[in-house]
Amino acid sequence: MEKITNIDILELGSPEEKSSPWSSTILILRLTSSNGNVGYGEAPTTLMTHPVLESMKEVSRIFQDKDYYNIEANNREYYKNAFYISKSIEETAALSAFEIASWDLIGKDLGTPVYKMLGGVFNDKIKAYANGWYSDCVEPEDFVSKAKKLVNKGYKAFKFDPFGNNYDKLSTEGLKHSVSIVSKMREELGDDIDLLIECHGRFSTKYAIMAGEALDPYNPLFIEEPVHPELEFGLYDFKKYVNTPVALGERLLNKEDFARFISSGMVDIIQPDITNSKGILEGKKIAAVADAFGVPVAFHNAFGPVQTAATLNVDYTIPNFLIQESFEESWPEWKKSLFTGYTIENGFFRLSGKPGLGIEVNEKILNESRTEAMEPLNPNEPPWVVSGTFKQ
Ligand SMILES: O=C(O)C(=O)C[C@H](O)[C@H](O)CO
Ligand SMILES: [Mg+2]
Repeated sequence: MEKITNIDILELGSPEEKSSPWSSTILILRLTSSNGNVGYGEAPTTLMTHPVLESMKEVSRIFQDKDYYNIEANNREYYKNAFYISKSIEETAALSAFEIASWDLIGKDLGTPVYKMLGGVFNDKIKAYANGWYSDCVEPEDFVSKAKKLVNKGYKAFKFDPFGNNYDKLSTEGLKHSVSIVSKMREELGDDIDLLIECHGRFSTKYAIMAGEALDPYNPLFIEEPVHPELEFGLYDFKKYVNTPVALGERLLNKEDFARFISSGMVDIIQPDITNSKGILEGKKIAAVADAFGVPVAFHNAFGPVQTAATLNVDYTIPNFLIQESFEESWPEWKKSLFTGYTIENGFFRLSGKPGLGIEVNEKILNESRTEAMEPLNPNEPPWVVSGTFKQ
């Protein structure tokens, strides 16, 4: 039996760099096996880097010396001890990192990529959509000029939040301005480019409906988190008035959460986050629940390269794959050079096919990027926006 002999929790980042605050730090987990192999996992941040890091220390107490092949048993062991995990994203995020790193170790032991252990290749060209590309964009022309640069690099889908600093409510001016941005994007980029509208769960229901109705004519691929996450019933009203498919899921923590939203018809496209919802195998199960209802999957992916690699390994294997989020174009240099192993070319992801997650770490960059800082808290904009956009 192989077991986990060494556990390293590494906080990386450059909080001083101008990147979207929530992704200015990442948490990398490094597990070392009794046979000397090393597996990597990742846990998300967003103004919770240190709480997640502390939760990872708790998970270490369960996983130390465990047989990492026992994915289900090890996850259940932590679940049984973590009394609040069903409502605690810090705990699910911490556990996700260990589950992902376990799969990396198993693949490296067996000399096979993770996706080959999850059902093999169903999709080997993974269509990406760009997010994070619109920092400092306020006027329609700002969005169009930045998007056109990525169209020239082959991207065919763009997610963006056109709502400035509107929150809870949407002013008449705010509605007009967001429509001007989306209409300009549609006019300038044409009908073959997918526009994905991000609301960041910022609206109360009535205002979300106003936004959704006004943007329907521009045929978005989906509208994401239109209402505050607690306003689940508001989604029923929203869907009565808005045709654009509703997407959500980055803040759901397990397959049961997704089963509730899907079976009640509150969502049209799900966006689970492998690092928020207990890892790779749970991600595969969540996709299966969605598949049972004909609901497509567009995994949320807003943090670092280990998350991207883990997510791609699930994307490869699911029949109901829709599209994959990518922040790679807006990453700071340290994050881009941290790992190699997957490519994103001409708007499509492709894995290396190497064992485990298929990535190799640049130890030099890893060591140079160590930090103990918390993400910056900017009094002028919340940490979840793309920097420089929370303006009117
Ligand atoms: O990528 C997305 O869909 C986002 O909503 C970006 C968020 O700011 C990020 O996920 C916050 O953790
Ligand atoms: Mg989002």
